[in-house]
Amino acid sequence: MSEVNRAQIEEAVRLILDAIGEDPNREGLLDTPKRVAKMYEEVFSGIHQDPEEYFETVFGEDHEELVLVKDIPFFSMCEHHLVPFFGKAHVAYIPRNGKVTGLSKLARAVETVARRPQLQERITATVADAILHKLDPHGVMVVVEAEHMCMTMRGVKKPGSKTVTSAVRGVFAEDGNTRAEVLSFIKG
Ligand SMILES: Nc1nc2c(ncn2[C@@H]2O[C@H](COP(=O)(O)OP(=O)(O)OP(=O)(O)O)[C@@H](O)[C@H]2O)c(=O)[nH]1
Ligand SMILES: [Zn+2]
Repeated sequence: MSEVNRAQIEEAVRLILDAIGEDPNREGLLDTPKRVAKMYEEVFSGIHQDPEEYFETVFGEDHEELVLVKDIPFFSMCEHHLVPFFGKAHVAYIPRNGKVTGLSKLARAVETVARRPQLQERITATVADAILHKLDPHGVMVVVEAEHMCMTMRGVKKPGSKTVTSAVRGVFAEDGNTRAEVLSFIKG
């Protein structure tokens, strides 16, 4: 069940439209509060979801080598301005004790965590820690690159600038060569 109060969002959007000097009752804006409420329900659907649940899916596969899913597209909303930031996430881990998860689960975790009012750093760390906690791998590394609309369409106005964040755990934190291997695959 959705935890989003659509009626409350609709009321708030009507207030905002009024506050910016618009007429919420003009034809083009009549359904806007409803549309925004529906959109918020979708883009914030990750608030009450736990990314760790995806990693209940494990295959007892004896693979203790690198697994990397790269170029996972994501869209999120910056918690400071509630405007989008979006880009790609790259998720790598080295399984331990046969705990190999489904590849799609790595992308699902990114999507769930992105669908909240967010900071890029928090998306990066939350995905890494969910994997670390549930799969207990030799290591996990998450790299996120994104463009923030709050830095492009307003404020400092630097279109094209990209923010890169990483979270490294376990062997990736300890060993520069292992980290470099992942970075070369991400670039390649
Ligand atoms: N660390 C971090 N900062 C972010 C993220 N998204 C947006 N920001 C920054 O949050 C900051 C908010 O700064 P404030 O000074 O409180 O707000 P502001 O006056 O709107 O700031 P400007 O964007 O500089 O105009 C800005 O520097 C944004 O670039 C993010 O994911 N991570
Ligand atoms: Zn912002």
